[in-house]
Amino acid sequence: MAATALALQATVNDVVRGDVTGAAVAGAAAAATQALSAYLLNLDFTLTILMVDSVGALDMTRRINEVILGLDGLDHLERTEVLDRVTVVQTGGWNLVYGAWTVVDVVAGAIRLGLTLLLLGTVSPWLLLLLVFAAVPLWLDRRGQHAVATAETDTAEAFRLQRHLFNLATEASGGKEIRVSGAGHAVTEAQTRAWDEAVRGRIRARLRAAGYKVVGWVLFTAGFVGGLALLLDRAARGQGGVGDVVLAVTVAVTLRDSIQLTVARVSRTTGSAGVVDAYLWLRAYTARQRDADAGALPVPAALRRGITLEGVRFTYPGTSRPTLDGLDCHLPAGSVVAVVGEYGSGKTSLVKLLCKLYQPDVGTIRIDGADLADLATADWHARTSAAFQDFGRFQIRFGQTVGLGDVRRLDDRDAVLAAVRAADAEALLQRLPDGMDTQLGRRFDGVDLSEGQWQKTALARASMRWAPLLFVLDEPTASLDAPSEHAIFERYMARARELSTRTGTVTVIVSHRFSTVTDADLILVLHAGRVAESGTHEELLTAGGRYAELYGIQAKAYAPG
Ligand SMILES: Nc1ncnc2c1ncn2[C@@H]1O[C@H](COP(=O)(O)OP(=O)(O)OP(=O)(O)O)[C@@H](O)[C@H]1O
Repeated sequence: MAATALALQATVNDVVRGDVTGAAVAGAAAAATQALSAYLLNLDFTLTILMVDSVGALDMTRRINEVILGLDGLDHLERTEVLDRVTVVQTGGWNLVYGAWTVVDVVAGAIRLGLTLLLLGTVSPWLLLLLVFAAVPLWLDRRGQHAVATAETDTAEAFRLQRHLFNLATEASGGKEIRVSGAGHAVTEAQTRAWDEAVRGRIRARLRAAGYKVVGWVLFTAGFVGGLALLLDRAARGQGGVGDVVLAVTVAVTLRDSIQLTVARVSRTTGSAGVVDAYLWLRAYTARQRDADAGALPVPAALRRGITLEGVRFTYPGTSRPTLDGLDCHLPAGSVVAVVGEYGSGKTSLVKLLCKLYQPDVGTIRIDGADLADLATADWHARTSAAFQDFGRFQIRFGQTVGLGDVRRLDDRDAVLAAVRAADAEALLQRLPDGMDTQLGRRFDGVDLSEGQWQKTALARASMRWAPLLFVLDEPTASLDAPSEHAIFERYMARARELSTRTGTVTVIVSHRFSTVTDADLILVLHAGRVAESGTHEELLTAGGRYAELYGIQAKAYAPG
């Protein structure tokens, strides 16, 4: 830009002097520098896109996933302060890199601006005042961008709700029920409301930012017009050559462009700063978690006494009523413990606490006397196996979806086969066209499984660990038929006995069906978040309390004829 302006000045001065050759050479130089500048701009653009794709999409996306997965428990993912940041960084991999690259662009822009001002100063120092007029739009634009970033964080929740409702209506799993129940219209309305709420806040902030921008540019234009008047006045009074006027006008016009470019780049950097902030916040948050784990006690190699819960109270993040309240019980090492109770009595919450996916608000969970809160979470997870009611459907190869239960043995075919056997899933494996290598899930052109078959894969996954200290089965047969249920319970009782002699494993089975847990060593009957009764099947029947009553009702309901 500077070279073009100087070449144009020389061209005009040569024309005025009548030096045709000089004017032609200077004109050609002006054209060449202009072309070079356009080419470099294009190259900059291409390089930016290439880098954003390779670094942003591949590397940063992986890092963001690692940060989110680095959060050990589930409670973080239910806290809005964490979720809001996760929403911001989720698709922000490219933005982070783009932001970093724009910093380089901003520096280049600043150099360009410095040169521009130097050239203007050579014509008249008064023209340097244009810099003040140019700084105003920069400052106002920053304010606008800040308002936009705040609005984006404030409306992140409404935005998430809108996305959730959209997925609910468009994905096959939720779509079925919505179509049959005719709730499509209501879901669309709710989605529109959420969308309106999210967008209204953002639009308001963007309008405000646009207003700031307009004010900034009007002020700059006023300054520019003043500068032009000054130049024309000087030329009229014979204080400068025509070449000077051409140089100053060219430079002043590009000053507007180069400031506009710098403002745009600075705003882009500020926009990315929101993503960078959220990413760094999440990194610091996970690092704090890890630090807390660093001084943790080791997890015992085997259980001798068992797991004891003392006065445990637990409230889900974002709710006010405790789900578990005053829960006391002892799960002896090597035992099979059944947890029964009505819907919502807190059975799943109890096992989630045992798996250290959440921490109690009050009270202690002791593992052979040591507070579970003092044990390293990752180490405790490494010694825990669990199949949950809302099991994952990992649409990868069958062998991998099972092997994930113990990542170190992911490719150990014998271990995977043993887990498949433990979950009574051999028949399923035999039916798969490519055996262990069968791709699961229709979305990836693979085999789709029935609900019961998915549950068996989840059970097999939970059976991968060789020596867990805690083995949790939360409604392991909810999607299975009666013969499969019976076969599975027999296998799991045998497995529990085997694990019990190996590492004193505590096996916890959550079940609605009382008849399936009669052989358990201990049955805990949960009611409203606490243990209402406990004992063996016979003891509880003899006691004639809640268990006996519910068992009687179920036995009658399932009795033939
Ligand atoms: N993530 C969560 N956030 C807030 N509340 C929750 C959450 N999960 C469960 N709850 C609430 O905690 C209570 C106990 O739920 P929990 O799933 O532990 O019961 P449950 O006995 O396992 O029920 P079910 O037999 O239906 O599986 C319920 O009132 C439920 O609404």
